[in-house]
Order: sequence, then C-alpha cells, then structure tokens
Amino acid sequence: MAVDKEKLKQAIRLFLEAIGEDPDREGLKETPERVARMWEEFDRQRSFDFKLFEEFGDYNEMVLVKDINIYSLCEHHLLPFFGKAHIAYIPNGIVCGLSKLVRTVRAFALRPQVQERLTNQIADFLMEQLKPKGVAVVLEMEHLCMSMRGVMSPGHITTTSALRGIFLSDLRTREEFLKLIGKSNQ
Ligand SMILES: Nc1nc2c(ncn2[C@@H]2O[C@H](COP(=O)(O)OP(=O)(O)OP(=O)(O)O)[C@@H](O)[C@H]2O)c(=O)[nH]1
Ligand SMILES: [Zn+2]
Repeated sequence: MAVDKEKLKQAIRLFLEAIGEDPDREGLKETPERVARMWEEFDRQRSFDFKLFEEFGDYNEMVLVKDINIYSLCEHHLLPFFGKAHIAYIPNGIVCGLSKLVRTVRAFALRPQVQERLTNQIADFLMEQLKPKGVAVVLEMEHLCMSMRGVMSPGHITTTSALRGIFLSDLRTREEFLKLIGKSNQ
C-alpha cells in the first residue's frame, strides 16, 4: 500500500479547488506537498520489525499496556477518531518489546479505518506474531465525524473490544484484565 506522492499532490490541489479555495494562495500553495509528506509518514509507520524476546520465557502472567494514545481516520469521512487503547496478552514463552505494542496500534490506525476493524486487526496481528495464550484489546475513541458534523454529538466515547484465546475462555483472566483497565465492578 505505497503512497503515490504525485497523484496525491494533484488530488489535494483538485480538492482545494473543489471546495472553492485558491490552491495558489500563500497559505495553501505548499499544502499538497505537506499532505503528501504526511501520508508518506503514515506509510512508513505501517511497517516495522516486530522483534521477539524468547529469553523471558518464564514470565507467564499478563502483560498490559494501557492508555496508549491512538489517532486514526474514519473511512467514511476521512476525519480523525482518537482516544485510548489498552492492550494485554499472556505470553506462551515469547514476549515482545513493549514499544512494539504501541507500534502495532499505530500501524493499523494510520489508514482509513473503522474502529471495529482496527480493534480486530490489532488483536489478530498480536496473536499471529506472539502466539500467546491470549490477547485482549480495548479501544475507547471519540469520532470527530460525529462531533463536528452530522449528528453533532461531541464528547461521546465508543468502546470496542477484541478478546482472543484465554481472555475468552477464562473468566478470571478476563476479569483481571477489566479490573486493571478500570472497567470491572467486581
Ligand atoms: N461502526 C462504525 N461506524 C462508524 C465509524 N466511524 C464512523 N462511523 C459511522 O459511519 C456511518 C456512515 O454513515 P452514512 O449514513 O453512510 O454517512 P452519513 O450520511 O455521512 O452519516 P451521518 O454521520 O449520520 O451524517 C455514520 O453513522 C458514522 O457515525 C466506526 O469506526 N465504526
Ligand atoms: Zn466518519
């Protein structure tokens, strides 16, 4: 999914014209180039080396990184949706560097998305890479396309979750995760 920079520049110029702007005015004349560079930057963040560590093989409890700031773009309006991601897994002899969980979130977020697919893609990718006993992903996001246009409902939070493996089959593990992210009433 490489970015075609020249095509993108042309498209942004056309877009500016279509909304009644003058793409040659001072403030806008570099905008097509800036937007194209931004998408190249997003594109670079989509691939990274998911390095595994096998030497921590005796750690078999939950690893949880919570409150990861996350920014994505809704595929319907291309407006941002943003919020927090909480990601947990239970290793099965292999762990990863903690930053890789954040990079995974970013890799799947920086493209036109819907929150449900984003949640599932993060969980499935981590299952594939880490082959853990289980993965849990919870996203809590505000969608600007519901806040600044359309239904005009700012401040709402949409929560989605993807549970895999032991987080689905074992109630105690799921409860521990929910408690740690502050979502359990037990
Ligand atoms: N399920 C889901 N819906 C989303 C997400 N992001 C935006 N949407 C919704 O996608 C829908 C697109 O609906 P349409 O009716 O095709 O578009 P629209 O006429 O612009 O809809 P309104 O936003 O209601 O004005 C809207 O209801 C959005 O709120 C998401 O991540 N997941
Ligand atoms: Zn939208």
